Amino acid sequence: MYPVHLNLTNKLVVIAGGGNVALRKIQGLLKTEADITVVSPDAVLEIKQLQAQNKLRWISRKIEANDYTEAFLIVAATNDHAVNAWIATQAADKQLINVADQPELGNFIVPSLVRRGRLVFSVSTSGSSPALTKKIKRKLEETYNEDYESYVDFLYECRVLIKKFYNGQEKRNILEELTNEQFLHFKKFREKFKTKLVNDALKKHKLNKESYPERWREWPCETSATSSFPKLKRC
Ligand SMILES: C[C@@]1(CC(=O)O)c2cc3[nH]c(cc4nc(cc5[nH]c(cc(n2)[C@H]1CCC(=O)O)[C@@](C)(CC(=O)O)[C@@H]5CCC(=O)O)C(CC(=O)O)=C4CCC(=O)O)c(CCC(=O)O)c3CC(=O)O
Ligand SMILES: NC(=O)C1=CN([C@@H]2O[C@H](COP(=O)(O)OP(=O)(O)OC[C@H]3O[C@@H](n4cnc5c(N)ncnc54)[C@H](O)[C@@H]3O)[C@@H](O)[C@H]2O)C=CC1
Repeated sequence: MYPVHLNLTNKLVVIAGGGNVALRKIQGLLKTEADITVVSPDAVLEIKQLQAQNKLRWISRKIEANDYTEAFLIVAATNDHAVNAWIATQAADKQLINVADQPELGNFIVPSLVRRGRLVFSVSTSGSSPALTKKIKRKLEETYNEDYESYVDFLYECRVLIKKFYNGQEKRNILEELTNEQFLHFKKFREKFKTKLVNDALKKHKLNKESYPERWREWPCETSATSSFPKLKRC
């Protein structure tokens, strides 16, 4: 298995089946910008509500092969094992297909996800125990709280600057320092660090604040560009 994070923006996704398993896959897919079609004679209330909210298209009948010829990704989640197996035989080699009850007939399986903004944990037991997968997910949710969301955003913003204005050992040192847990817990350290990065970049490249890209201008800049990075002890 080769884990990847797919960008499904505007991609056609077809789900056969409208039960709770289909619903769970749909809930994951709704976090993307995929174009979702559900084909199933019946569907659980939540799927009907999503259709009413225009979040997906529900076609109320049995699945047919031409429902998914154009699909980028297919989920076979009916309660009929023969139908799920047949869907897999009709899919083209280049299509992504998940078979919920017979994973070996498809070409991908769905992991359990913990999202903290840009930080994403993807858990799988390669089909051995979805129950264990769920348990590990709960542990990760407890260990990595919501603070990680803004922390990883901060890391991203710093990284954009660092990649542009620093290199070599200095660059590596700064990137390493950013993983210090005090940045996770204390937001004031983040602001100080960003300020220092901006000021040093301005100085280094002889730029003034006005010639700086718009989105960096709002960062608080110290008047003195000579102050050093906040000194932090390693955790
Ligand atoms: C192979 C895979 C294919 C795929 O679906 O992609 C698959 C297959 C099967 N699941 C079955 C059962 C259960 N699945 C869950 C839950 C989840 N299953 C998910 C993924 C996967 N399930 C893929 C492998 C993931 C991995 O590698 O670990 C999760 C992670 C993601 C999601 O579905 O969105 C989601 C966690 C949601 C969360 O994050 O909370 C629970 C628990 C519950 O429902 O509470 C049970 C009952 C307990 C148990 O059986 O362990 C059965 C037997 C069906 C039957 O008995 O009829 C099969 C078929 C088989 O094993 O052959
Ligand atoms: N991968 C996973 O995470 C899990 C997979 N499963 C498997 O997933 C499958 C679905 O489970 P549930 O959602 O609980 O079943 P369910 O019985 O609640 O729903 C099945 C749905 O399939 C639809 N359906 C039946 N025949 C169809 C056809 N020919 N074309 C289109 N739709 C059709 C039904 O109308 C219904 O909406 C089962 O095979 C089950 O063994 C079960 C638990 C977890």
